[in-house]
Amino acid sequence: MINQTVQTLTIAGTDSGGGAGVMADIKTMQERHVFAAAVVVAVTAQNTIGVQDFMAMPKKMIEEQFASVAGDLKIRACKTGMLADVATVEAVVENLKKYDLGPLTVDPVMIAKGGARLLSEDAIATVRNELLPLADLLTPNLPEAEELTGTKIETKDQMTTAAKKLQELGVKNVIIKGGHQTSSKESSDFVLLESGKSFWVSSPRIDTVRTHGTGDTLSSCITAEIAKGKDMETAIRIGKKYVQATIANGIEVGHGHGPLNHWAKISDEEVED
Ligand SMILES: Nc1ncnc2c1ncn2[C@@H]1O[C@H](COP(=O)(O)OP(=O)(O)OP(=O)(O)O)[C@@H](O)[C@H]1O
Ligand SMILES: Cc1ncc(CO)c(N)n1
Repeated sequence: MINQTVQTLTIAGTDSGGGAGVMADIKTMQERHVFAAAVVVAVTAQNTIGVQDFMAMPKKMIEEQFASVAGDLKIRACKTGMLADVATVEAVVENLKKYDLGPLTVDPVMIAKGGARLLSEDAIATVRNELLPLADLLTPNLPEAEELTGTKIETKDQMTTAAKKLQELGVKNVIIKGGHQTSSKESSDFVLLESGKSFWVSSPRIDTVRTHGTGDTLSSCITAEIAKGKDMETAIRIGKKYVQATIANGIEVGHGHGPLNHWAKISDEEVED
């Protein structure tokens, strides 16, 4: 009876300030009642004010963490976050191909809220060409979708066109997050599923600076729900509802872009079209 508990994995960078990256992922997965494991591919010296420094893990250490996790746990779904540079993306791709870690969510983290680069510019092509074809779900924000498609995205129509372009790059399902569209009263994300079905998930935009780790929280909540066996659409709807609750029920930590309230509760039954 080993490995019966639903287990998930985050492959990402740490945030010493506790609000984003591996820390946000684990808090989210824990709150969504799945077991969370972590392959740490980078360490950041970071807080709510910004990213002061970061260092990518050596390839050998990344490989060893994957081997340790895969050699013992039964991972039902996994996600990637900050991947730092070309060598790190390549190491992650190699290991994702080597082990069965369940459906993969790729959060193509590029730039932190304070402006620090978390993925080197030359690694964007590696993500696009090598990682995206492995993804069951891709969760870019607007600037990330722009980088990956090479197009400007300012309107809702441009979001739908970009989602199609991203699917053409090999990802099965896409959610383009509209969190950066600050002029809009709603925070609306566009979803394009493998089946061709598309829809918007929207919630009232909350006027707050406490939005550190929103993307990590959304993608790790969706990953947790997929691990539990939820279909992609339901998992995405729960993710959107959870991230909204974590922003709406703010906590007071730090002096800058504060972290979310991962204790926030939602009722899964309320998730509907
Ligand atoms: N102020 C806000 N009010 C309500 N929802 C928001 C707000 N900001 C972001 N969201 C939602 O949070 C989720 C993450 O979107 P966002 O575009 O902020 O991701 P991100 O830039 O990758 O985040 P981060 O880099 O901080 O992890 C989306 O569902 C988005 O609609
Ligand atoms: C380590 C890390 N991953 C992701 C993000 C983006 O939220 C961040 N700020 N830091």
